[in-house]
Amino acid sequence: MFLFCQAAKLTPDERGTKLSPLLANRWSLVDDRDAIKKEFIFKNFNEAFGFMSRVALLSEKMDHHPEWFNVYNKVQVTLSSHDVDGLSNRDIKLASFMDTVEKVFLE
Ligand SMILES: C[C@H](O)[C@H](O)[C@H]1CNC2=NC(N)=NC(=O)C2=N1
Repeated sequence: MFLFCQAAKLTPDERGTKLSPLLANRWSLVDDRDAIKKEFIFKNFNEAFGFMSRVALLSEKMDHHPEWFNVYNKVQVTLSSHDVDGLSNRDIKLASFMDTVEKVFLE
């Protein structure tokens, strides 16, 4: 069974070391499930879609996909790993990448 899992759920230790920096950068825990969310605001639709395009390329490489909602300059993102029914290292990696890409557009 574990052969099919790409990664395990984050341990309590990992939540302290890897999740905390994200929570300090506008990510927050979702109320009713083990997931994180963040709202990104850009200057316009072009920048929002540019952000989504860059994230989409990594998502495909990782085979790990965000749940997201876009209207004009706003992108609301939720991350979790469906195969482990919660947060894994893949969510940490994707969230960190989103924060890096966000900075490019905020410059
Ligand atoms: C079959 C396919 O590999 C899986 O459904 C992948 C695709 N993208 C995914 N995305 C996310 N967020 N969680 C997953 O568990 C996941 N699994």
